[in-house]
Amino acid sequence: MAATGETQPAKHQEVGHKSLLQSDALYQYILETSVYPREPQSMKELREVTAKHPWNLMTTSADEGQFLNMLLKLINAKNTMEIGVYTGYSLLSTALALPDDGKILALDINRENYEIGLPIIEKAGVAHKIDFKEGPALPLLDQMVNDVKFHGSFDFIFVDADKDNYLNYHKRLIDLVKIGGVIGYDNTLWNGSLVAPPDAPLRKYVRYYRDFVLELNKALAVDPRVEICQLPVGDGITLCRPRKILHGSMAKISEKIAQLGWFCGSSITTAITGRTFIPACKTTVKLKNPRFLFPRTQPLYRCCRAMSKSKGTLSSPSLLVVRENINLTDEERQIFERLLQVVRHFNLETQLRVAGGWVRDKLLGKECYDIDVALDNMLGKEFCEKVNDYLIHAGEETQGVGVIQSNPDQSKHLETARMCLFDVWIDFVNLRSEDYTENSRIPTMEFGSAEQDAYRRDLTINSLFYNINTCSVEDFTGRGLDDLKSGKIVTPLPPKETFLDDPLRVLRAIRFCARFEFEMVEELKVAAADNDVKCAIADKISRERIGHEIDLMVSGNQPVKAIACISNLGLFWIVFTLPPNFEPPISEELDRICVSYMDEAWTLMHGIGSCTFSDEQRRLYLYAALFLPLRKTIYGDNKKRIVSAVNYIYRNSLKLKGSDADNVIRLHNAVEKFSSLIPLVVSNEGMQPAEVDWKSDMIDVPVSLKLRILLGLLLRDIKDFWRAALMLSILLNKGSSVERVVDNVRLFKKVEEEILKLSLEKVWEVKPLINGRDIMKVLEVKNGGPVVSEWQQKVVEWQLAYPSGNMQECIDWMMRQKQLNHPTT
Ligand SMILES: C[S@@+](CC[C@H](N)C(=O)[O-])C[C@H]1O[C@@H](n2cnc3c(N)ncnc32)[C@H](O)[C@@H]1O
Repeated sequence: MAATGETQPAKHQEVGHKSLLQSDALYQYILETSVYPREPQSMKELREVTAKHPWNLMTTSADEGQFLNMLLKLINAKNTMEIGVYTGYSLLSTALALPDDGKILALDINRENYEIGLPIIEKAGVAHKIDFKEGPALPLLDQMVNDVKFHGSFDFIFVDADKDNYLNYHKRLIDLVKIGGVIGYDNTLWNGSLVAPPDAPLRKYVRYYRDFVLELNKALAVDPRVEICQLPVGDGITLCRPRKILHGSMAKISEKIAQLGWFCGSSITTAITGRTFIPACKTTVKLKNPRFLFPRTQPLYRCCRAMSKSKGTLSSPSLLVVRENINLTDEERQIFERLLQVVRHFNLETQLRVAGGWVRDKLLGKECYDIDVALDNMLGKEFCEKVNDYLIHAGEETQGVGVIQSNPDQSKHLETARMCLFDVWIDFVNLRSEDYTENSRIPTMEFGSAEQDAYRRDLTINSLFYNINTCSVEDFTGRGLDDLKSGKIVTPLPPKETFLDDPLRVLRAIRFCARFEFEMVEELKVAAADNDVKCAIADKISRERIGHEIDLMVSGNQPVKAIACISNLGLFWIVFTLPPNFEPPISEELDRICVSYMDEAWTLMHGIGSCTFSDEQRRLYLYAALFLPLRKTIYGDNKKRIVSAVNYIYRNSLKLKGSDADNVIRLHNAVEKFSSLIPLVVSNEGMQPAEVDWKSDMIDVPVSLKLRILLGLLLRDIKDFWRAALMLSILLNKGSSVERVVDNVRLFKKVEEEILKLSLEKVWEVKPLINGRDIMKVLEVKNGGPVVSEWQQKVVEWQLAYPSGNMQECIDWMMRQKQLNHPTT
C-alpha cells in the first residue's frame, strides 16, 4: 500500500486539487493513499489522521465511493440527497459525479464532522453543489413530504445514517424519489453479520443493529413499489428503484455494473431479498482492488467469495450457508447415543444412518424433527424390539412400537417402524435397493447397501446420510453435497429413468426447487417435459398424490415459483386435468394466464402485508387466484348438472377436500359481487346504489343505508374470506401490470377502511333478531315455507340497515310492511 505521510503524489500537485479530483485518477489515488488501519475511534484520532492524510476522508470503504460516483453518472443524477454525511467521503464522491448545476441536500445531526472534510470538498470545487442541513433527518423529511413540490423530485438518495430508522426513512423517501430515480441504502450486509452464526462473537453495536438491517432487507424484498438490487459493494448497498415507467431499467443498471467488473452478487441478492435483478448467469465476484479493502470489509469480501461459490444454497429472507458438518442438538445427541448403546450392548454391528431430509436441512442450518434412521442389517421393527430389550435391561420404561406397512401411495415404499425416544418420534427402516416394473411406481424392494439406497432416492440433495456410528456425513452419489452447495436439483440416476420409475419425483423435484430456490439442471428439465414422462405422471400416479404435492407447493414458501415451473415444463394440464366437454373453449395461453394471476395475487398480498391471512386463507386465496380465469368454465356432470370446472379440478383432478372447492368457488362468486360494489364504496361523487347491478329485490330503505346492506350480505356470505375476495376482485378489475401494484394496494386499503368504518368486520356473527317462528306469528301463518325464508332474508337486510335496531322495532317494521300490503306478505 502506498503513501504514509504524503498527501498527494508529486505529479498531481502540479495540476492542483480540482483537476485531480475531477479526473478518473482520483479514485486510484484515494485507494492508494487509504491508510487507515481501522476506523478512527475518537474525534481526536479522526482529526489527527485527517490532518496527516487530508484525502483520506473515508469512513466508507473506498470501493463504495467509487461505486456511487459511477452510479450517479450512469443514471445522470442531478438533484440528490444524502442522509448521514460524517466527514463527507460519499458526499464528495457523489458531488463529483453531478453536473455543475447539480445539487445535494446533505443531512446530518452533526456539523462538526462535516466541517472536518469540508476543506477538501471546497478544494475539489464542488462545495457549491452541497446544501448541508444540521439536524435529525426524520423531521426534515416530514417537512418535505408535507410539501408536494418535493414529491418525486430526487434522482438519487443515499441513506447512510441511523440503521434503526431506515424503514422510517423508506416510508418517506418513496414519496420524494423520482419514478426512475434510485434510493441507495448503505450497510445492508451489516459487516457480514447477517450470515454470522447465532453464537458468533459480534460487537454489541453490530449485534444491536443487525435485527434492524434484517428487518429492512425483508421489508424491501416484499415492497411491491420498488425494484431492488442488493450489491455487495463495501458493506452492502441496496438500490431501490420505484416501479412504473422504467420497469426493467434496474436490470440494465445491474448489467452495466457487472460489465464494469464490479461485484456481481446475484446469489447474495437472491439470498437476502428473495428477488434477483442481476442476470443470474453473472455470479462471479470480481473485486477491482481487493488489496485496498478496509479491514472491516475483508470479512465481507470473504463472505461474498464464499457466497459466489455456493450460489443457490441460500434461501430468502435470511442467508443460509451450507455447513461442512452437522451440529447436533442436545436432544439429538442423547437419542443417537442411546441407539449406539443398543448396538454395542447386543454386538449388533449395525451401521445407523439418518437419511434424507434431516441431513439436508441440518446442513442448511435448519432444525428438523423428522428423523429417519436407516439400518444396514435388519428391519426397523427388529431394531425397535432391541431398543426395548435394552430399555428393560437398563431398568427403563419400554416404548410402544408402531409398524407402518409399506404403502407406496403414502410414499412409504417399505415397512417402517416408529418409536418415541426422548419425546421424539423416530422412523426406522432398512436400507434398500429398488426395482421398478413397467406401469407401476411401486417398486419391488430388497435389502441394499447404503450406496444402492442413496441412488434409489429422488434427488442428490436428499440422498445424503449422517452416519451415527462415525458422526460423519456420507455422500454416496458423490454429488449430493456439491449440489446442495451450488443449489442444484439433480437426480442420482439419469433423470428420465428416475422419473419413469416414479413420476411423482418430477413434482417433488419441482417442489424442492421452489422451496430452496434452487435451479433444475437442464437435463432434468428436458426429462420432466418428455412425453413419456408426462404420460407416466398421468398413468402411474394417483390423483391423491398429485393433489398432495400441489397442496404442499401452494402452502409452501414459493408457491408461484412452483406452479410457474409446472407450467414451463408443459405439465399444467396434466396436473390440473379439465373435465370432459367443458365450455367455453380455453386458449392455449391459459395456463400462463392462470400463473400470472397467482403471481399478481402473491405480490398484492405482500404489498398489503401477508399477516392479513391465516395459512389456510392464504392457501385458498392462491388457489382462487390461480383458477380465476377458469371461473366461468363449466361442464355437465354424469347427472347432467352444470358444474364449475374448478370444482372438477379440485375434487377429481387433485382429490382435495370438497369444502376447499366450495370455498374457492364462493370466493369466485364473491369476486364478481365485490367488483360491482367497489366503485360505490370508493366513489366520492355519491354514486347511487341503484347503479349497482346486484340485488334488485332489496328492502325499501333510504339510499344512504343500501351500501351497508349490500356489503353486509356479501360479507355474511364469504365471512372471513372477504379480504381475499376483495383482493381478487381488485386484480380482476384494475388490471394486473406491476405498475398497478401500488394503486391496487391503495384501493384495497380504501375499501377495507370503509368496511371497517361501517363496522362490518364480523357481521356474519350477528344473530337474526327474529327467528322463523316469530316471523310466522307476525305474518299470522301456520306453516313455514318460501314466504318465511324470504322474510328471514328481509330481517337480515333490515338489521344491516339499522345495526342498532332492536327486536320490537324490527317487528314494528314488519307489521308496517304487512299493512302496506307488501307483495310478499
Ligand atoms: C456512517 S456515517 C456516514 C458516512 C458517510 N455517508 C460516508 O460514507 O462518508 C453516519 C452519519 O449519520 C449521522 N446520523 C446518525 N443519526 C442521524 C440522524 N437521525 N439524522 C441525520 N444524521 C444522522 C451521524 O452523525 C454520522 O455522521
